[in-house]
Amino acid sequence: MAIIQFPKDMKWGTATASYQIEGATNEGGRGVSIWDTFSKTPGNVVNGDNGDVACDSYHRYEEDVELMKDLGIDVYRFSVAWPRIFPNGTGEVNQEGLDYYHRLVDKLLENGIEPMCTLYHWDLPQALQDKGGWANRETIDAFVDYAELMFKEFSGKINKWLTLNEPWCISFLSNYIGVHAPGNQDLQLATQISHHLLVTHGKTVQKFRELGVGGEIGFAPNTTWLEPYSNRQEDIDACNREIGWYIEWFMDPVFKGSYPDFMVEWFKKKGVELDIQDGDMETINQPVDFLGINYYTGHIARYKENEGLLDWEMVEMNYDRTDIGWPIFPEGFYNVLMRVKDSYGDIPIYITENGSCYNDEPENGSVKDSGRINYLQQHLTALSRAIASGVNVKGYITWSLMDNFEWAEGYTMRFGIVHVNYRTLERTKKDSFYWYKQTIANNWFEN
Ligand SMILES: CCOCCOc1ccc(-c2cn(C[C@@H]3NC[C@@H](O)[C@H]3O)nn2)cc1
Repeated sequence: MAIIQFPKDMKWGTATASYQIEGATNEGGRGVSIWDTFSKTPGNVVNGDNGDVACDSYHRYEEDVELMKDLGIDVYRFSVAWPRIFPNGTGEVNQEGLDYYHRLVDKLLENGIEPMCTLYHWDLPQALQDKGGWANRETIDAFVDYAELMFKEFSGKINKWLTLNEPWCISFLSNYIGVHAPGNQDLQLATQISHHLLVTHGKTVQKFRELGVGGEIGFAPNTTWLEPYSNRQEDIDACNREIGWYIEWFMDPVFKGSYPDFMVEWFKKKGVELDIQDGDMETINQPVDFLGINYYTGHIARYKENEGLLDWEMVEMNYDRTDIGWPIFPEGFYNVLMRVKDSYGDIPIYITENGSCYNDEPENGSVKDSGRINYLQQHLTALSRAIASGVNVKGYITWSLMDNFEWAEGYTMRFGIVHVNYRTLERTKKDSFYWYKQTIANNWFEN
């Protein structure tokens, strides 16, 4: 057994997102989002699930903050539903929407919990999608106007901001693979959207600096790791293409001011022509105060000609998998963090999402989710190794506080350390809640 110890100033937290937990989609003046539309289109979400009720956190946020208080977290990462603030994406501001987030933030602050606000976690106002959504450059300025309002409105209350959650999911998963809203399957469209998202991020950071409202700002790319099946260069290159698609495609423009050449060339071979306007790359390349890293899983992979977009295939190595089928691959977490450190230097990092899907149900009032505890132990051990290797990690925020709407999987996949009964909305602390609470209190755990 070993004691895994964390730095004395380590911050611990939990994460959620508006569409996944709030419910009340027709209340408080909220406008329609693309996930309302997508989830209510037959075939898009398992069991036809949608976010109309979800965890009902719009009404139960005080109970949720009590759970966080009991947990002893330092920071709570949540997202704001843009359609609650601008029901039509632009124009008239919905005061009821602002009021809801003031209630939530005030409750957090009263309980000594720091709010970390994600401005965009996928619930684009449908009215903007009707005008092209992220494919339309006008959406960039609409977002900056929304962000400006939020910066001014919550100045002094919120001091940690994230512009975008998982731009790879917003662009490629949602517009090329097509399993998330709005469900396009067009590589050119998706790649151009990824560029518009990066310009959006840069313009928002510029606005944040210009306003001088105080606090810090970053963004939260999702990451993955592919370990080459052999030391053949073709296997190494194939793995680097997939990693590059998640990491370098989004982090190089922000930290280096240019796209990775090897990915630009690959996309060009696939017929993609990016429309980059004068000044775009300089706009994207704004210094950020911290980087969010989301990590869940990785694979062993090898080159396979004409396989998928990037010519690789997964090699089945009989890894244990979580209930959503993702391999448990903590070494990938370490490797991602070392890759980021080696590529981008000493940028302060918050792990803004890391967690696992286990669908254990309550029995006699408790939920024995030993799989989730094991996942947390393995990944926090990998995180501790990365910190010992010099990665500048400031905090760890687990996904998720509670079971919630897991996008195309609906309510069938549970990522929470708190169980939610979707019929009664009763919350039940899982064994992992108590394990995480003790780890936070100690700032160490025994592996
Ligand atoms: C047919 C091919 O299908 C490919 C599916 O490909 C993916 C990739 C990645 C994901 C994914 C889901 N999550 C968890 C969320 N992160 C943000 C938060 O809202 C969590 O709910 N992270 N990545 C899903 C699907």
